[in-house]
Amino acid sequence: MRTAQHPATRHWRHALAPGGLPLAGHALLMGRKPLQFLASLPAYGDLVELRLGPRPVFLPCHPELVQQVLVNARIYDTGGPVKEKAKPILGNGLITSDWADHRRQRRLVQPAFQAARIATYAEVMEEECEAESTAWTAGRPIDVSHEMLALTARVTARALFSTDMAPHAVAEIQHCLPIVVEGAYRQAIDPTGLLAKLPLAANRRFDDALTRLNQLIDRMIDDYKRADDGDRGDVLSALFAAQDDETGGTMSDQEIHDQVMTLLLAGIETTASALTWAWFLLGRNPRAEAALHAEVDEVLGGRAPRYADVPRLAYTQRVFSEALRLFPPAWLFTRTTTEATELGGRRLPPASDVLISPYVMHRDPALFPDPESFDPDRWLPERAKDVARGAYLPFGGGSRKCIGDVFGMTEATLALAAIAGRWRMRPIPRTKIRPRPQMSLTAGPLRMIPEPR
Ligand code: HEM
Repeated sequence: MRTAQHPATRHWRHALAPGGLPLAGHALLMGRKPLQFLASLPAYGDLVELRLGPRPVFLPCHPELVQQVLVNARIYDTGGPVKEKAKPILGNGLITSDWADHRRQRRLVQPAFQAARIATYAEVMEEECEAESTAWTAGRPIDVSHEMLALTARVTARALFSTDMAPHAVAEIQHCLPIVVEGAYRQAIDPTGLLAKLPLAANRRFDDALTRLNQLIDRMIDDYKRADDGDRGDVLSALFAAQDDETGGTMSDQEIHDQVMTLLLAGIETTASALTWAWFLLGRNPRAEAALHAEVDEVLGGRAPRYADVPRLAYTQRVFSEALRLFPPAWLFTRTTTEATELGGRRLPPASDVLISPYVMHRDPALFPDPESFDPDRWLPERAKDVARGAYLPFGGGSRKCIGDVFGMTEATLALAAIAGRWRMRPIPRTKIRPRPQMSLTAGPLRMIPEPR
């Protein structure tokens, strides 16, 4: 395992990724097999340079360098072509804002994710997890991906908007979100920027779904303002109530709109993908599945899980943490340098793109022994303490760390416990799924058979 050493005295290994082509660089490898390609790179160096077309981009493969990038958010800001393409969709919210404005925005949005509010959102999670786990028919195959996405869409929509318009919002979000997520990814990886402008059916579907989501958010904002009934306990109320401690400022309707769109895009598919992977992994690991069933039976004794049970569902949480390690939904994100700087002894000019890949770090054998194996107990406190800072980053790190981490962990723990309390999820023999590195690292359709326990 890698040991800590002062960064200034360390001899960092730099490398150019192998396999580059004269004009395209590594763009084809990244396009075809990004996971395999990226995961092969730590073997070459602590900081690996690759070329996407003529552009050099840098991939830190050592946890200390990853940590350095994440905690220096002023120098390693969000930026680059991916951010520019995300702006027409997300506006200027937490994900797209630059460093200075991000700090103000984070102060304003953070109160919506305080522990007391999570406890309120958890009531929605309890209800929806119970509804999900009672809706299936014994022996009838389900598409786990579809079910988990429907569940997290319902939870997030109701946590955001707790009005009687929520069922309508849920239906709209379920319909529009997958189309928007898919289209946003297609645009993000299109190096020409022309794809979005072509008169394709897929583009029309995307534009229509994005317009509908925008209209839905506007209606929810209008409804909240018209009703004027104070704190409803939902995220929207918290955003309207938020006041900046430093400046006394509040958010405009447009800013609230952009934050809501950001939360919808960041919070639903991520949690659903990781839950789907968790069921897939449990289906292939009977010992872990048995340990999950044993914990759920002991803690819940046959009843539905409640928020207060979450701390005692420790194995359930470890299962989810391990699914996040093997299949981190945010498998790749980017930063762009705002000024000339040095990373691992290498000079980076201003506007250099840096890739951060939780997938690469999580599968490095130098950081996680036997990295391909599903071993929830590697997250037992006495073993987890050996994991280096910057090695495990399913929620990112530094000032841009996921604002919904506790929300997502709570939701996933309740979902796993509610379902595992009732069902054994039987894999269908010879079902093969491959991770699809898109906006999230999704599993695609995953058919499993719920059997009563
Ligand atoms: C298991 C589920 C989730 C995973 C794996 C995940 C992962 C991440 C990661 C890696 C980042 C940092 C990206 C970066 O540094 O560029 C992030 C940011 C963010 N996430 Fe999550 N997320 C999850 C669930 C959620 C949920 C449930 C919500 C909201 C309800 C949410 C909202 C956000 C927002 C708003 C940001 C931007 C934060 C900022 O820049 O201040 N996420 N997420």
